[in-house]
Amino acid sequence: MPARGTQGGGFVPPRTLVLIGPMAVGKSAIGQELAKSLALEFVDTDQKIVQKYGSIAEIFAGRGENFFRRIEAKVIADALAAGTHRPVVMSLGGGAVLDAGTAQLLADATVIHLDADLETVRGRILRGSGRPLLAEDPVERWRQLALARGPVYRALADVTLDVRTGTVDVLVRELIALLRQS
Ligand SMILES: Nc1ncnc2c1ncn2[C@@H]1O[C@H](COP(=O)(O)OP(=O)(O)O)[C@@H](O)[C@H]1O
Ligand SMILES: O=C(O)C1=C[C@@H](OP(=O)(O)O)[C@@H](O)[C@H](O)C1
Ligand SMILES: [Mg+2]
Repeated sequence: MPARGTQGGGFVPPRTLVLIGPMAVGKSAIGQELAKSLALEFVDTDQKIVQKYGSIAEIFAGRGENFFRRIEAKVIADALAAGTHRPVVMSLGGGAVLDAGTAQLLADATVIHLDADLETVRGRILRGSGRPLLAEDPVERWRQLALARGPVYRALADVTLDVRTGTVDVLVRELIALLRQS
């Protein structure tokens, strides 16, 4: 096993790498490992929100989804601005790209779309995950949201990674190979 930070083989991305895609496809898990492999800082924007405001379920219940979307857009804008001088790896929440301002800011980043299907995520979302939008009928909700948001993910993507099969480590290696070619 290579030492941490050496698996990228010296690859230095020219721009911040931003992972997008539906809920539970692995944005947070793959983003974290990608950052380690490339020895870059990792920012999970949902984690930043939770650190400041409490759990996402509590925010949705107490302040509503619109409030969550506002702070989400602000956290992402701040993190992208901080990454201007030195690229970072950022994992967004699945609905973040629906914000027009966020979508516009992503033009300055390399956007990685993690593409999966219902079978990939079924077990993960049925286990229950604290995602308020999947609180009721998670499989059907996931299917509807993934379908509705698919065109937005595809339009923003610079690179698409099929995450239907493979461990996180294997997918990170595949992704670095794709990024080198892009
Ligand atoms: N390729 C994978 N193989 C196995 N488990 C995975 C894989 N990618 C993600 N997971 C697991 O699935 C769950 C959801 O992943 P997560 O990274 O939180 O998704 P997202 O951030 O896209 O919602 C986590 O428990 C994570 O460890
Ligand atoms: O798709 C969405 O609207 C959401 C996705 C979640 O993040 P993950 O995609 O990391 O699960 C989280 O931001 C919130 O529950 C809303
Ligand atoms: Mg996540």
